[in-house]
Amino acid sequence: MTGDGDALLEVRGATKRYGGLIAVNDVSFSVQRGEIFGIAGPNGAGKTTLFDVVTGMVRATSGEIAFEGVSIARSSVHAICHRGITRTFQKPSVFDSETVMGNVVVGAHFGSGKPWWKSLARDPGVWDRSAEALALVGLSDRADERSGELPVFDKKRLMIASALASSPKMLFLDEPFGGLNDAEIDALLALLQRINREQGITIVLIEHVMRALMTLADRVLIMDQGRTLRQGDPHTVMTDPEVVRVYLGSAAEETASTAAIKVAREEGRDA
Ligand SMILES: Nc1ncnc2c1ncn2[C@@H]1O[C@H](COP(=O)(O)OP(=O)(O)OP(=O)(O)O)[C@@H](O)[C@H]1O
Repeated sequence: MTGDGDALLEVRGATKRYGGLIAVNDVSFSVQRGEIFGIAGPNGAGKTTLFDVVTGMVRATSGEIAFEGVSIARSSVHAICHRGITRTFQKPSVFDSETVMGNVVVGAHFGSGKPWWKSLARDPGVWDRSAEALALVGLSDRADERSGELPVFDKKRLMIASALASSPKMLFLDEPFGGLNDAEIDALLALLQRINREQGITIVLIEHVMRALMTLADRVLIMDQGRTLRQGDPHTVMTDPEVVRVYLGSAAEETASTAAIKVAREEGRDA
């Protein structure tokens, strides 16, 4: 595939049809190693379907997807995970009856690329990676608790720990900030920045929480009705009149500019 030679992930003309509906329509983007890439857009725009296509959960109707220069468009979820792409889901999805540590061990095993009896019995790395991932997200002291009893924020952190335990190069996060309060949003912002900067993990996230998107993303892609509406620098894109009209609505225009101004102030520059 021709295109951006330095890209970790390159998606060209990704299209997913469900019967007559085109959920993802000719979407192209690339993500550089070490980048945080945000995806936003109104409900039903095709964001999660785009995640499903890239992570191998559904097969693209057409288009090309390359990770580290190798086509993954027809690879299985397992194969894509073993190459280094892991994801979390919009709804906190953990094995409720399993312990917190048990959930992370499943993630670590999934990323090991070995049969479960080999990775669990003979690979001490599985346990080490699980403990490290739990420590990173701040859940070490809850390792023996039943996952189903965790509050939403802890379930979300657990999903991230499970994903990290597979030693990904690239993490796909589907609305990680949804349903969190302000303090939890701050804590998750700090955690994702650490994962990106200290662990060197490239992040792609779908996000509706504007403050989180504007703080984290190096670049954003805005989708509408399956298509790319705009793509580029978050401050420019999120204050684009067409994006405001289609996605944010006039009531939210102020919120977007306020968030842009706040982030710009924190960074010591003009919005
Ligand atoms: N398995 C499926 N079968 C048929 N249609 C589907 C399927 N999955 C998604 N769609 C449709 O594809 C379109 C895009 O859905 P998708 O969930 O990707 O949007 P989204 O941008 O993630 O929305 P939200 O922000 O609400 O999560 C919607 O019209 C949806 O109903």
